[in-house]
Amino acid sequence: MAEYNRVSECVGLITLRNPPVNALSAAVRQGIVDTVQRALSDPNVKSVVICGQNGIFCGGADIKEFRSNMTGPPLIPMIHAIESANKPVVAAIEGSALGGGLELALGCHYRIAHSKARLGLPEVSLGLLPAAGGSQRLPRLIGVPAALNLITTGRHVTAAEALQLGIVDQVTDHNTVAAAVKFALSVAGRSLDPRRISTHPCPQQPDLDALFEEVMQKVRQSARGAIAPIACVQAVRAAATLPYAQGMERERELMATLFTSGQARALQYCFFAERAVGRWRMPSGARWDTSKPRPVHKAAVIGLGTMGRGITVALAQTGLSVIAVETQEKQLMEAKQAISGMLERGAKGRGVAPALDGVIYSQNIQAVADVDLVIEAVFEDIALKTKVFQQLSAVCKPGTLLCTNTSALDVDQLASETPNPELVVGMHFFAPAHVMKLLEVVYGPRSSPQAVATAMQLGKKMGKASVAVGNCRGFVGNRMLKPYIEEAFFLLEEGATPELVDQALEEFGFPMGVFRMSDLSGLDVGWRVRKGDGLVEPGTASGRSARIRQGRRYSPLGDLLCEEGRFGQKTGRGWYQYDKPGSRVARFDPWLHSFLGAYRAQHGLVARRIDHQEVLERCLYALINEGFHILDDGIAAGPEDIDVIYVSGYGWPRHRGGPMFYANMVGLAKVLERLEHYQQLHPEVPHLQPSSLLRRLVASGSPPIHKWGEAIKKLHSQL
Ligand SMILES: CCCCCCCCCCCCC/C=C/C(=O)SCCNC(=O)CCNC(=O)[C@H](O)C(C)(C)COP(=O)(O)OP(=O)(O)OC[C@H]1O[C@@H](n2cnc3c(N)ncnc32)[C@H](O)[C@@H]1OP(=O)(O)O
Repeated sequence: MAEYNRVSECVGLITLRNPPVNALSAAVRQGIVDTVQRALSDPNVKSVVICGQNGIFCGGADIKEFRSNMTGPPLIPMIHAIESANKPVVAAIEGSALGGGLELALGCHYRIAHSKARLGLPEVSLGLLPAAGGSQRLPRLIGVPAALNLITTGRHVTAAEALQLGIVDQVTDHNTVAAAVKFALSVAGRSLDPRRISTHPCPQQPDLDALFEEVMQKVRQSARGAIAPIACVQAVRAAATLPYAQGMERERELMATLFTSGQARALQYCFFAERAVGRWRMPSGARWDTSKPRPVHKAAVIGLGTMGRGITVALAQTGLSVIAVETQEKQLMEAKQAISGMLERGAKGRGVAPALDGVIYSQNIQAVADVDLVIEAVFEDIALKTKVFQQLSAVCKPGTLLCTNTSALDVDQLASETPNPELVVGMHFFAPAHVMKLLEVVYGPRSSPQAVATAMQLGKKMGKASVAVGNCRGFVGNRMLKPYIEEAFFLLEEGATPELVDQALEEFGFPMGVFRMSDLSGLDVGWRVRKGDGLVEPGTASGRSARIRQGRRYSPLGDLLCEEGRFGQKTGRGWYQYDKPGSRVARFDPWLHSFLGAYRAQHGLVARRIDHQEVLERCLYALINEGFHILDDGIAAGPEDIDVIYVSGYGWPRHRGGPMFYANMVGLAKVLERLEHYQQLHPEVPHLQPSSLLRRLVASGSPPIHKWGEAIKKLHSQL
């Protein structure tokens, strides 16, 4: 897995061979150990170059090996042997040098990178730290502040930034290996002492304590309970304050804690889950690898409200030409200005030219006649959307894919109103659409695999975590959110406060608890939906019967707040109060607390003490339970789909892996037992009734999450 050749007579060229990313598997490590030894013992070899095959240096340690007993030569002595070699070793970096890949390069005496290469120590995003000496060498090479930034965020830097920071010695636009070989020849015979990073002291840094205190505080705040970023700071502190050998010892100790942690398992699960959702499959048997997407060169967006504007920006930023349609002239002008502003800001951030010319604005739907794909983003009204779809069917060239950005309406119903239902899919974006990572691609029974493949590919092009899901009320994300929000309302009725519920959820790792989130997105959104469902009853009826609607427990608390004009941040009042409409800082509101007291008195409810554990169990297990229903119904193909949706679109803390992974970690039997417990206490709440899939999985011995797919198939075939 590492090939050895002698080139230019006296350069030993070592090529890592482990597709697709030349990860440092046991075989690759063994290959490096053997070939380095061979090069060093060959008297004809004056210097050595290490590169990777297929235009990528190395994607780091093999993450798949972390969950098994690791065999083969360990990384640290392997890198140390390279650093202490008596012949210069040059890393030729193309593509990526990440994690252990960059640590290997830092062990080399020189680093030459291609201008398109990207480098980084992303271990923190896998719940780890750069524990092959990276946390000790990088600060010695580029200084403590820059190393802290790279190691605690895991961000990848371009070759140009790497050169500026001093991580690489040279950047080339040409053949990197050839440049590295030439360079290796030029430095043969030079003293290597100054090039051995581990022997350097860290560059002097004034006020080291204050710097670490400040960074630690920042990291704690943004980590939301994740432990790896904190360990990363501690490791860099060891580099800055201890001799190398002791620093390495500290790096090892910190890694030992992280390596076996649940958080590392969760984060590594997320890494693979994000890739697994790209291998989508539909209940019909259609799959990602047998369905060819159509090429999309030109797209259109219909309706330029908040969502339509964001979608236009996201499409234009991928380099597509976009026709943006809005029938009202004033709104079209406003949208044009807003979209141009978003494109300019986005381009500035990425250091590229804004794609302003990529968008053509029109008031006339006829303008979309020759596009390959349309995304409709008009107001959430089935009659209006149906009309737009009928117009589009008449206007567009044959084969144009028609996508709806609905978050709640029935994609099948819309499809049935068009002559070609196989060309219709949902593309459920999240606001702001050009920023949020998540995209639910919603297929109905008649959507063609090609339509799904095209929408999935477009989502990927836009940089979205795209997940294919079946059509049902709320799709996956919002369907699971409903019981979560309802439980939070019930907890308020029983004695909790918005502050208590939010604190429990934020300590769990959500960026915002359910009530702060609801204030941000607007209480009127859910009110409108509940009204549409016939659940909202005006008046002051009291007692238990007033809180049973359509045969199940119902809390009118949200409706009552809306009746008071409290729509959240936008009105300056909601579950909290704000300094003025539009302000973001949520403050305790005495009005709300006396309102809750009066409400409980009116309904004969006696407030009891509710603790964080109950908040978490009732809100999260109700949500998870709905996830099991979704799997049982075949709406999501596997737990990874649900988890990616929750981590990338709903603020579920990544270091907890997603709701289904969390259930797996807690133990399915425990989740079942707690749901049964709460269901007995609240028999009128159907979403606490454990899903039959959860019961069946527990009965079949609670298989680990990677075996659920198999278990579900087996359980379904037994039905
Ligand atoms: C008891 C206590 C003991 C304690 C001590 C134990 C010590 C043991 C450890 C020693 C120290 C280790 C220190 C080093 C750690 C690391 O290096 S961790 C890994 C760090 N690297 C990364 O995080 C990079 C991850 N990969 C990427 O970011 C991207 O894949 C890429 C390299 C930028 C390429 O992107 P792209 O071209 O878009 O391809 P992808 O689709 O993402 O990937 C293609 C397939 O490759 C798989 N893959 C990628 N990287 C790895 C990897 N590092 N290991 C294994 N597999 C990898 C990826 O999953 C894709 O495959 P599929 O999932 O099958 O699609």
